[in-house]
Amino acid sequence: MKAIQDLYPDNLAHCYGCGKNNSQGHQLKTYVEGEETVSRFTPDMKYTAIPGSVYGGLIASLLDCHGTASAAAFACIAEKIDLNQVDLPIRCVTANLNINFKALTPQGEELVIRGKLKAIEGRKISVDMTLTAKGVVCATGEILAIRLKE
Ligand SMILES: CCCCCCCCCC(=O)SCCNC(=O)CCNC(=O)[C@H](O)C(C)(C)COP(=O)(O)OP(=O)(O)OC[C@H]1O[C@@H](n2cnc3c(N)ncnc32)[C@H](O)[C@@H]1OP(=O)(O)O
Repeated sequence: MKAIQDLYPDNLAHCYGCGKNNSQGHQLKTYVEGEETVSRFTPDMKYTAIPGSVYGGLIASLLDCHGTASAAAFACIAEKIDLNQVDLPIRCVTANLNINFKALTPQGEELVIRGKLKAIEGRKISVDMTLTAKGVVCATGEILAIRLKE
């Protein structure tokens, strides 16, 4: 299956965090795995906070884009929309993002971000997220994504 972000139409694929058409961005890729969503990302050394640890703003960016992609995917699944179709028909933006930084995130490691659907209430989609490095939870987050009107 393709990454969720690779299903965004070309004219909506310039997001700094995840747009496939933004050559200077992070180009985060998120996949559906069972009942969860998963992204993997290894930060460049320039994203340094305390030496040896990853800058929190980057972590927020990863959770932001993981969350909106997950929200769109969970909404599609709830409506039995095929995620293999060329363009994703549901678009979500972030209304609220809460992050708890639990531990310093080590540099030089692959970060794994997982999302679980919390709730869908009308156009509001809430997703719980964790970010781990070497199996250690370094951050947790909750996003409220809003489905854009047609
Ligand atoms: C598009 C596809 C490509 C996606 C690219 C990846 C995106 C990557 C993630 C991002 O960085 S997105 C950029 C950051 N986000 C924004 O710039 C969003 C700015 N805010 C808006 O555009 C609007 O406020 C928004 C679309 C979120 C909502 O406006 P609407 O007029 O469509 O909805 P409305 O205000 O009627 O709210 C709908 C529901 O959401 C609730 N809501 C809206 N904003 C909220 C908020 N901030 N906190 C809590 N609830 C909120 C609101 O109370 C209401 O609840 P109820 O349905 O129960 O009445």
